[in-house]
Amino acid sequence: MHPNVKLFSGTGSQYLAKQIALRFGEPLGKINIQKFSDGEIGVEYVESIRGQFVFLIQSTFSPTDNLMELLLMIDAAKRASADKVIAVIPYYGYARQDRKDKPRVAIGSKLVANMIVAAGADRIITMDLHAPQIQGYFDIPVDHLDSSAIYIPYIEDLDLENLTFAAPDVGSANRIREIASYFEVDMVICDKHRRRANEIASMVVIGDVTNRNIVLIDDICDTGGTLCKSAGLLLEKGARSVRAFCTHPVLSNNAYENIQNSVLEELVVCDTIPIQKKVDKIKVVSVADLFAVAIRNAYENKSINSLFIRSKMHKKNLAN
Ligand SMILES: Nc1ncnc2c1ncn2[C@@H]1O[C@H](COP(=O)(O)O)[C@@H](O)[C@H]1O
Ligand SMILES: O=P(O)(O)OC[C@H]1O[C@H](OP(=O)(O)OP(=O)(O)O)[C@H](O)[C@@H]1O
Ligand SMILES: [Mg+2]
Ligand SMILES: [Mg+2]
Repeated sequence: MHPNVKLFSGTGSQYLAKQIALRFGEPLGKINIQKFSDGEIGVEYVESIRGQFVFLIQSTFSPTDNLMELLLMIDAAKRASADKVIAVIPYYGYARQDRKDKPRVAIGSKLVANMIVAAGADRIITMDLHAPQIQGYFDIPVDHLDSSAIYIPYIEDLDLENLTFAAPDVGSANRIREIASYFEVDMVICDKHRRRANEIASMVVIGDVTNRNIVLIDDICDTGGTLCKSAGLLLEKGARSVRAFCTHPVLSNNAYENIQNSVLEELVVCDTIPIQKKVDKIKVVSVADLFAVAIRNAYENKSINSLFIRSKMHKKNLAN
């Protein structure tokens, strides 16, 4: 059905990759990925990929073996004469090291981009990078997908009165601006300050939340500290309810318990990283359709503009 296209999955993204392949309409290609006795990784394509468009699906969450696997898969594909190698990275790890915010630190996200390009990738397809400017760390095309296309219908179905969007930190302020404008509702921002990694030194709410049903939007939920703290604060300031939509469920340490015991009504996350535990408050929505379309459009050399909220806004304006 798609001549010259092969999809392969790394071990970190197998479930999602199967769903993407199903929607794309091609089975996953065969690849052997093995761990040697000393912990090093080896990859080997079990079928020919000569002259093919090869899509390699792998989120690069911790452990770094996931990244190493992806690098080896790219290198092996190049050496096996693939025509184009496209790294499909639903969650791009190391993104929070996005700038030199103190002396003598690395810019990890630039380093990782250098490694992926040096390995031989021709294009990247990813979603909700921690900072959109990370696209510029790659000197190859980046299709940067936006998960709002997935959770907008979910929020529409909730049909909340007094709906207000909230950014749990300044990094999410731009994320919520377009969504609030799509729903034609207000937005508020929490100003979060960190002195040390994984700790929140202070947070204040900017804007009125009295009697509002709040939807928090964030890119990553790691320890859950940012979402739990902002939800508590918003309720304290008079919000009626608080729920959260967050793309990447990193969910380290006691995050599952923190979310379950928080004041959040629910946390809706995407399947860019596999969930480790089932808890009532955490719901998962799939990005598989969106990635399948992005892969098809990359292969057919078509625009991915229709996948974005601005395209939904355009349609809505035409309807009015
Ligand atoms: N993977 C990480 N987990 C926690 N904290 C991280 C990680 N990578 C980098 N960091 C820290 O985040 C700050 C930047 O935080 P901002 O709120 O964006 O200023 C950086 O200094 C790292 O220490
Ligand atoms: O679940 P947690 O452990 O709290 O971590 C997740 C939060 O950390 C990151 O923000 P960051 O602190 O980098 O701020 P920024 O978005 O303003 O850059 C990320 O965007 C989340 O908001
Ligand atoms: Mg940050
Ligand atoms: Mg943030």
